[in-house]
Amino acid sequence: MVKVLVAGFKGRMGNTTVQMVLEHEGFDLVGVFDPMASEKNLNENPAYSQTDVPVFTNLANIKTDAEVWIDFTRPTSVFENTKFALEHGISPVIGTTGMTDDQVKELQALAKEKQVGGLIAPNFGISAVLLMQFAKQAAKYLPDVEIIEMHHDNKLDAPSGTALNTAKMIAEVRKEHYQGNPDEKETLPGARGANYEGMRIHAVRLPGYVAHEQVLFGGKGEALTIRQDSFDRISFMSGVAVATEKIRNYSELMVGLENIL
Ligand SMILES: NC(=O)c1ccc[n+]([C@@H]2O[C@H](COP(=O)([O-])OP(=O)(O)OC[C@H]3O[C@@H](n4cnc5c(N)ncnc54)[C@H](O)[C@@H]3O)[C@@H](O)[C@H]2O)c1
Ligand SMILES: O=C(O)C1=N[C@H](C(=O)O)CCC1
Repeated sequence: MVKVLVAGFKGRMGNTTVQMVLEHEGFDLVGVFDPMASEKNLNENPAYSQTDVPVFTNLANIKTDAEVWIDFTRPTSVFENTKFALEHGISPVIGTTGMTDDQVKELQALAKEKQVGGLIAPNFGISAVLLMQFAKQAAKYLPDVEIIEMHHDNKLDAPSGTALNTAKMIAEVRKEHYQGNPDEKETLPGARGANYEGMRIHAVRLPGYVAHEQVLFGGKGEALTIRQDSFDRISFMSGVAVATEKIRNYSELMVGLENIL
């Protein structure tokens, strides 16, 4: 049994993850963490009345024998949480988006020093992992590309981790270049979206949406659109489960679910 702690358990993803961990026969939920919690044990929640799991509300007070730390928290807390996990020999499985490249590099160095395996996955959905792979492949032949990501209107970071990661993967095979008319002027600032090495990224926030992305490629007289949709947060759970099962077999901190599939 893999002993698991879920950080951010009061949130949308954390709550879905707790259910997945409890239902999974190979996982043992040994702790949950969220500063917003008022209960001391998960069994105080009527939905989990038979489940004896300690609730932590402060990072400094966490005492646990967890082997895997699943994190769906906030862009402002994920770095400290991941550092805590690595320093305590707990393998982090990180879904929280919004870390800077420098933060990721620092955590990768720490994981190497401690010889602890971990994964940061901007998206645990297989449709999104495939979209990123296909987009990288397509960009070799169609280098003019724009990304549109669409999410629910409670999302804190923009662009989404998935959109930024898509752009980074495309940038590995595409020479940086300007797209659009060199004389174009934004008559409304921001109209052309964010700019990653010449690729434009547009972030849509609307109620009713969960997580969706389109990558649009344009060529002479033709176009290609690749799209993925997560209609439900259950779409991320098989990826989280695979990472939780496998991550202790590694001794480095990787970025992208594809590294362990
Ligand atoms: N990688 C993926 O596949 C994937 C999928 C969905 C969401 N996400 C990301 O997961 C994160 C959470 O999304 P959400 O919709 O569940 O958000 P949410 O706001 O519903 O939940 C976040 C929870 O984290 C808690 N929290 C805040 N600070 C904390 C801390 N220091 N330690 C522990 N918990 C803390 C909050 O109280 C809240 O309950 C976001 O960054 C989102 O982009 C990633
Ligand atoms: O709901 C969110 O927030 C999501 N965030 C991730 C991102 O930023 O890419 C993945 C999809 C859901």
